[in-house]
Amino acid sequence: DTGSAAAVPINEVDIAYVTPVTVGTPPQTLMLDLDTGSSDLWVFSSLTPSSQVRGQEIYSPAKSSTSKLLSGHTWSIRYGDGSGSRGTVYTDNFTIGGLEVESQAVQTAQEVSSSFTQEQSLDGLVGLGFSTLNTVRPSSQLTFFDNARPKLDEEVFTADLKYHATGSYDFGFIDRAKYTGNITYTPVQQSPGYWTHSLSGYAVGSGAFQSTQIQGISDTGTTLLYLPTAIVTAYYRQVQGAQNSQYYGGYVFPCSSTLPTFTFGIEGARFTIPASYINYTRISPTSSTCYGGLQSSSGLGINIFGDVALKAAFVVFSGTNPPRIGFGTK
Ligand SMILES: Cc1nn(C)c(C)c1CC(=O)Nc1ccccn1
Repeated sequence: DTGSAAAVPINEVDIAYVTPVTVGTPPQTLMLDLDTGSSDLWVFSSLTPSSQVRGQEIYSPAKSSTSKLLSGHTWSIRYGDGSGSRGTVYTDNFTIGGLEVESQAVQTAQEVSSSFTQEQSLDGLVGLGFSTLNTVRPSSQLTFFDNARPKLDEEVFTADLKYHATGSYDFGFIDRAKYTGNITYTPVQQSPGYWTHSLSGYAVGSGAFQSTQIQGISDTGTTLLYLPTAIVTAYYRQVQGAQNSQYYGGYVFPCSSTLPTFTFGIEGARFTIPASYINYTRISPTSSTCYGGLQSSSGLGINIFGDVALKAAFVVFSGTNPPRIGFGTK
């Protein structure tokens, strides 16, 4: 089997992408954020206090003839940006892009943090990290990908995220129409459960490529690209008026500044992020100061290859043994 679904940016700066999924019988449609940086599938639900729901679609297990309470099981997740949620667990039929998993663990939120409440177009997350990261207790649950694996034509899923446009996620096949040339693969270290791999180096604008191993996680659920301070300062040194603002919590610059491109390496291949992707957003609607899509990872404890980087490539997440990740030019 295979599946294919849209990845729709939820606002005009691609802060996150959501994908239509269906849960239960009859199908309830929700828009969920497919997140390779976590492994919990959780949804706004009929158990979420109405004070914490602001426009999101909710999953009501009581309205599904195929829902089953996973008795005595709970979950609680905290993301690196401080957001989080917790609740109880049902199993139910779950479909993405025509690919169905019966009795998928669907984690129903009983509490969500304010940043999720404020994101009205995001009804929850589908964790596509390794199932070892799942927070359901006393027994941890499998991700949609791990449940779907046995029925997939090929043990892969792919991400084709786009700048200010709708892209796609495919399951079980690699669509040759979505990239040119070959996919370049690199090994994944699946501990502690992220899609952890290395970049082979980087270049700022037309500068010389710096060959240096940079380990991090490819994370579709994180908006920006977080790299070591030395690389980030070298980048913003090329930007007139750029500064690392304590106030805004990162590098800002005049929106009128000319930004260089940023190139990253995967083994011998090179992928260039256009300057427009790094001119991320105005710090407020009327401001002429802009916030960068490339920020320092110091303080995160990990480098994160988020959407700003991933949308510059066609990315293959391969669940083979050993797992690997591939990047193709698009
Ligand atoms: C580790 C980390 N530190 N900081 C500043 C960020 C943004 C992260 C990554 C992160 O939190 N990603 C996330 C958030 C919510 C849902 C899914 N993924």
